[in-house]
Amino acid sequence: MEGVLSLQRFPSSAIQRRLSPFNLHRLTRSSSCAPLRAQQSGITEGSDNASSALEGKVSDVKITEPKVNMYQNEVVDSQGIKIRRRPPTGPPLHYVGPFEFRLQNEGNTPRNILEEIVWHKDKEVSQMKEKRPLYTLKKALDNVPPPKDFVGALKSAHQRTGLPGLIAEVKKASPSRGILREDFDPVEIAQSYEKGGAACLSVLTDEKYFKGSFENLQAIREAGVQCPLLCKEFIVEAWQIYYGRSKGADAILLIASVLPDLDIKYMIKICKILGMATLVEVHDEREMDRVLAIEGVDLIGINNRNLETFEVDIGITKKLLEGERGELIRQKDILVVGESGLFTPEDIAFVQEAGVKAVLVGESLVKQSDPGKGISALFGRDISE
Ligand SMILES: O=C(O)c1ccccc1NCC(=O)[C@H](O)[C@H](O)COP(=O)(O)O
Repeated sequence: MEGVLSLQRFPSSAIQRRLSPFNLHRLTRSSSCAPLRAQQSGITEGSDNASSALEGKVSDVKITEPKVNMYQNEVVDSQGIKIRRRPPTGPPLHYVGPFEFRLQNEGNTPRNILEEIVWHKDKEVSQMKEKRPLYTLKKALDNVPPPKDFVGALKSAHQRTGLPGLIAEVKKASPSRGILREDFDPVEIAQSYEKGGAACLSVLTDEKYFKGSFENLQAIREAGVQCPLLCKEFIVEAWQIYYGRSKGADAILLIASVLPDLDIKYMIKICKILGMATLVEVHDEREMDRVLAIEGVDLIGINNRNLETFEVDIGITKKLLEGERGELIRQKDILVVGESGLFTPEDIAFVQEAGVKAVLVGESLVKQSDPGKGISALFGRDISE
C-alpha cells in the first residue's frame, strides 16, 4: 500500500486490549465503569488513589459502555470529534481490523491551536500527576472551603437585574489576541469585577497559551473574593478536576470538541460528587445535540469563537438556540451562557434575545483600566448590587 510505513497483524491479545472501548476498567462489579480519562487519572477499581468521596458513590456511576467492537478513535469519529489526543512518539498508529499501520508523512504535529493545546495538556498533566498523585489531593480537598453555588449565582444575578448573569474572565493573554493586559494583577482584577457586579469569575489557569495559573485561582479565592470561580482549563482527564477543586474552583469547563460523551458524563458525575458545577462548552449544532443527550448537564456554554480558526460570530449563539434545540433547553431548564466576542450593550441584548441567561466575557473587560467600570459600559448600566 502506497505510503504505508509498516503493516502488521497485531497479536490477538492486543485486539482484546483494544476492543475494550476507552480501555474501560470496571469500578465495581455492577455495570458501572470509568472511561479512559478516569482510568488515566488512577480512578479505577481497587485503586488506592480513588478519593473516598468517589469510592462511596461510584456505584452511582451507571454508564452504558459503547459497543464492544468500537475502537476509541471510532467512538470519537462517530461523535464528530476532530481534535486528536497526543500520539505516543512517532506518527499516529492506525488500525483496520487485525492490522495496524503508520502512514508515511502523516505528521505527529497538531493540526490547529486547540489540538496543540490539548497535546500540551496531555503532557503537562502527566507531569503534574507525578508530583501530585490523586491521593495527595484528597488531603488538600479536606482543607478547602466547600464549593460555592456557581449556577445559583448566575440565576440570582439574572433575576436581580433582568440582564444575563456575568461571568467575568481573568485573562492576561490568549492565542488569538496575544497580550491583553500588561499590568495584570489577577486579584485586583477579580476584586474590580466583583465590585462591578460580576456574578461569577472565570480564571484562566493555563500558563503556556494564556499566561494564567492555578496560583492565580488560589490567590483570588484566598483574597476573600465571594464570586464563585470557574477554573478555565483545558480538561483532558479527571485528575484536573480534583486539582482545580484543591485550588478553590467551584466550577469546571468541559469542552465538547475535545472530550467524548462518556468522558463528559463521567466528569459531570465527579464534579457533582465534589459539589462543583460543570460548564459544558459547544460551538456547533452537532456538539449541542451531543451534549443535550448527556444526563446531568445543567449549564451549557455556547462559544462564539471557533477555537481552531479563532473566527468569532455571535450569531452562533442565536443559531444554536433556535427551534427544537431551544425548546428542549427550556424544557430541561438548562442555563445557557453566551461566550466570546461580547463588547457592547447591543451584543448583550442580541444574545439575551437569543435565549442566554448568562454571558462569559474576557477581552472587552480585562482591557479596561478599571475592569469593574467596564461592566457598566458593557451592559449599558450599573449592574452592581
Ligand atoms: O481566545 C482564544 O484565543 C482561545 C484560543 C483557543 C482556545 C480558547 C480560547 N479562548 C477561550 C475563550 O473561549 C475565551 O477566553 C472566552 O470565551 C472569553 O472570550 P472573549 O470575551 O472574546 O475574550
